[in-house]
Amino acid sequence: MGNIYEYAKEQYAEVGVDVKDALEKLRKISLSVHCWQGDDVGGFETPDSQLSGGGIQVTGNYPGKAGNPDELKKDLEKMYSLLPGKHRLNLHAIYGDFKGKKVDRNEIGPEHFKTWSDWAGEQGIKLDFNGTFFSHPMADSGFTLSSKDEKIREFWIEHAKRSREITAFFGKEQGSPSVHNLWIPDGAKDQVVDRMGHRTILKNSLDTIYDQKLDGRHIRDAVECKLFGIGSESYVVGSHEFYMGYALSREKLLCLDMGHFHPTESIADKISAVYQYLDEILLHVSRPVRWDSDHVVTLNDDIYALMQELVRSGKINSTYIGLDFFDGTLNRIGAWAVGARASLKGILFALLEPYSQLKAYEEEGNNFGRLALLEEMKSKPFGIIWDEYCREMGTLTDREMLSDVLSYEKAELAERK
Ligand SMILES: C[C@H](O)[C@H](O)[C@@H](O)C(=O)CO
Ligand SMILES: [Mn+2]
Repeated sequence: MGNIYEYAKEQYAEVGVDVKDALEKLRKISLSVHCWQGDDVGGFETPDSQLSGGGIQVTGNYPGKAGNPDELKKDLEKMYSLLPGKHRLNLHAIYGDFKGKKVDRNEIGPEHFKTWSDWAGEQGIKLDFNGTFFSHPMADSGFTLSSKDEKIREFWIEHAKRSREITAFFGKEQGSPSVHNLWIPDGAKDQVVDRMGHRTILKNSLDTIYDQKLDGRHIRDAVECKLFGIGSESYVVGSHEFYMGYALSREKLLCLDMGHFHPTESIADKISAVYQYLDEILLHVSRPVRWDSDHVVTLNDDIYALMQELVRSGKINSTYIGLDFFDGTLNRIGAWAVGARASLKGILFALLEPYSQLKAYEEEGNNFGRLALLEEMKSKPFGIIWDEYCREMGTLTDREMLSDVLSYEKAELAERK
């Protein structure tokens, strides 16, 4: 390997790129890996909890999904062992350790997440959190925080407040901020005439939630917009304009999910726009296929563009990079590993770009030089650098990972009902 790696490094050095420096930068980047790929967004409120309601959907029934916190932790440990670097965990409120008791969403507290926090401390993993505003009878009308029914609204406001308290608890325990992301499914299949009414109610509900001041050393608040969902095709209350305005006026993080815009719209181009006004943002790295389908992330053009934009803009370190995909049709640990590794590869590819040279060509008006160098970079020996990085970080190469995941399936997942 030594010689091939040396050759690869020289290939990059020839265009002014220092591979060691790029790997050093990559080592410091943590993805916030979502827990919900492990069980198709079911959660542990009841033994048979399943994702339901509008705005979000999962397909597939591949055997071996995690059915309780212990199984999920085991799968997470396996998945983290396949990722080079140290990464965070993003939990949802439905994943509490409820110990077989019925705990409704307006009753959850840090006590239900203590075993997660202890486990994360042992593993050296930092936690992020999300309130869960779906898969619940109180969300059946299609409206939660923007509902005109005061009882429904109050229920979800209480849930959000408690979710933020759990987030702050994580932040305190881990000694650095935990990100609380808020996504609600609110919207409607068909035309809504009082669009203004629901948005005004949502704004007021959010203001009530964030009125509760929590220590900024422990929590960061993010709000996630969406264009449309299955079952909310005609109207989504928390649209891009709504949350962009909210984040700007209330100093919140804006969460940009790759699947939450028009299919031809890329969030890569939004980075340099929103960073003119915001200090930090949250991303949900996903792969929409024709709709917000949350396919497993692969190293496709959208990922190249997004990561290039983060690196080129100098904002890679102020951006919380969360993952958000869930596919129940394949080995779930493999899905996690492929998606997270593809995201890291995208970042590495961007870090290996001769940006100053490209920028110089651009400023000189040498558009041919810019185009030719961008094309040249696509066939540099990137895979050799990636493999070496995996080895240096004590994990497996892509080739080795495949059989390792299948062995875990045989040894562990096949035993599950
Ligand atoms: C489970 C997540 O909270 C959810 O995917 C949300 O982030 C989203 O993107 C809904 O479409
Ligand atoms: Mn999302």
